[in-house]
Amino acid sequence: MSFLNIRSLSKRYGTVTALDDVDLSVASGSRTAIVGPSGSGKTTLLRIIAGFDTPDRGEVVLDDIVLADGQESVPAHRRGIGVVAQDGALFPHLTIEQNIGFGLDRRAADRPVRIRELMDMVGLDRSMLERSPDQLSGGQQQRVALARALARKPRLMLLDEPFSALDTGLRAATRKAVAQVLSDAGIATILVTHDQSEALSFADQLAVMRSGKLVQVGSPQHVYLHPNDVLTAEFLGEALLLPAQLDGGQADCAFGRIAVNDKDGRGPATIMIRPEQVVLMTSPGLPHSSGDVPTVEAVVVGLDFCGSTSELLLHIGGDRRISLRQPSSDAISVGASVAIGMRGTAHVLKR
Ligand SMILES: Nc1ncnc2c1ncn2[C@@H]1O[C@H](COP(=O)(O)OP(=O)(O)OP(=O)(O)O)[C@@H](O)[C@H]1O
Repeated sequence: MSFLNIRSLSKRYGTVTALDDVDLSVASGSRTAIVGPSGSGKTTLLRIIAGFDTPDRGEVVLDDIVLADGQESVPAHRRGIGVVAQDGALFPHLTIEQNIGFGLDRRAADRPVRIRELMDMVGLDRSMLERSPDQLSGGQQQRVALARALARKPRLMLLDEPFSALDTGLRAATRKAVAQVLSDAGIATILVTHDQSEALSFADQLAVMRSGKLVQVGSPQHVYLHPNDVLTAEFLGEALLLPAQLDGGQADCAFGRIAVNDKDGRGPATIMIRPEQVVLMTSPGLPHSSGDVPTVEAVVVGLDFCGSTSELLLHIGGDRRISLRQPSSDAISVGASVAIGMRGTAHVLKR
């Protein structure tokens, strides 16, 4: 049973359609990540759920209560929804204690205890209570913002790019800590992010937006391996897109005859292989199979070294060339003969 239901949500700003008939369901206690290019409508969707903006059409229903239906709208502060924004939006003139306690009843006897519990919950040292936000690191400030949002015991948490100002190491650590806190508290969460790997690792439901529409919703694994279209395939990570001839569960392509996930399709199609499915061998003698993986011969005709990985351009015969990212190796240089094969099943993109 869904906890949050968004139905046929639409929003225009002048001539711009920010949301176009969006449907989304979020299960109780689950984590949804919304990804999409800049301007695709992610923040607009979050703002309407939070109650900072109203939809032109459609409805937002939380726990069977209609929060917005195009005419009526429950004010943001009465929705029981927590929001953590990109910059944390802490009050600079208040201490950490005052920031976290902002939403708590000032007369409540257990206020100081509650603030300290929230500090513990998000992994902040209590010695920081009297500091001001500018005396904390970016990651610590985001934890304060989370503690402040948690203080009101929200039913739903909205995270709008809350980690984007943090550097890579801190970003991953803060994301994991935040995910753990929210999951322990059983709070359903929606994260908006530009970072595909962040979305894939954070969420149990991934929603891809483009031009105001939700173009695909599913588990991160499913959407990553079975994207509906080329744009989603490329948006979520490196994708090898190849022309192929389908033949009932098999396909003839640059990799030879391989298994595909379309049992019935026949004729020309575009298939997608993720680079991690590719097996590349550099050993002389070129075996024509590696274990169960059939291989074809290729010559490296281009190489762009990028550190741990390299972008290879391979010539496979005739005029066929593919470009492929692989772990960097001393054994691979321009002119080298290699053999390539594919593990698993290639995904047939919808026509
Ligand atoms: N208040 C506004 N007035 C006019 N146009 C707006 C307003 N808010 C958003 N838009 C437009 O609506 C579209 C969707 O914007 P939105 O901020 O939701 O996208 P986004 O996916 O969150 O983008 P980003 O990833 O860059 O933050 C954009 O074309 C944007 O310019």
